[in-house]
Amino acid sequence: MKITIMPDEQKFDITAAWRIIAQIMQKPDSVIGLSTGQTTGGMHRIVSDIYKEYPFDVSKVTFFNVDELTNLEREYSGSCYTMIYDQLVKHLGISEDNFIMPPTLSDDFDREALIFEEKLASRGGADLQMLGIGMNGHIGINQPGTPFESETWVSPMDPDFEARVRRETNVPDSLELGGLTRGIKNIMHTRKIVLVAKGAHKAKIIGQALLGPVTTDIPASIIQLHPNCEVLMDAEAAAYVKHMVPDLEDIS
Ligand SMILES: N[C@@H]1[C@@H](O)[C@H](O)[C@@H](COP(=O)(O)O)O[C@@H]1O
Repeated sequence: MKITIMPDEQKFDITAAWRIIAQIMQKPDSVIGLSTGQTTGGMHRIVSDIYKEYPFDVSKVTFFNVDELTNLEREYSGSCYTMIYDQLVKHLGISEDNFIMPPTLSDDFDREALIFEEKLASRGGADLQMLGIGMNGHIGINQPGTPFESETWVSPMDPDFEARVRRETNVPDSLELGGLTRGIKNIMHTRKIVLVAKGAHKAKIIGQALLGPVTTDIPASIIQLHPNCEVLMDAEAAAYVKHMVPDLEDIS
């Protein structure tokens, strides 16, 4: 595992943005998984800005998001589709065909999960996953306790995250929200994972995920077993890891 620590948020965002751009330049028909949230918005906007200034070939790249909320209109500002579209996809002029997302509304999400996976497989599978981490160690929407063999499914949501979504979108409590997420097994089958974390509030959980045991109690801990994984943090998020491993350079 490669560990990269950037001194501040701006350098973190730029470095993460370049992980996406470099992937496209090295393999123009890459299939790239993104994550929504506070951590990733900045990097998406930087990719868009760089593209505007110095356009590169994005005609063959496919983007998808690791998860999507269910039972919301796709046009809600909080849906993953809308966030990724507004932050990145529309600025790069990615065609509808090359932006693969499960629907937010369906009467059969098991079938939608299969269709989503089949579409990714038909493009050769995911090359890169830019992966966030939740405060309880979740990846995608896979909560603590999710089996490592889980495959793309509708997961219950972390209560804090669900409360945030409801606040931001005014979804009434009567409407059951869920999260369609790539399973941990699917995420682990991605050729390269870049786990991103920024801010002091992520320091403890990222430390537990990287230095503690590999356990379903902390879903992100599974990335310790991925053969091609980088953890990219800002200095604040890295504080606990640095405290535990002062001469940290590279954890393998
Ligand atoms: N479904 C998303 C995840 O994909 C994301 O990784 C996580 C972290 O979000 P943030 O960066 O806002 O902390 O939030 C949500 O749960």
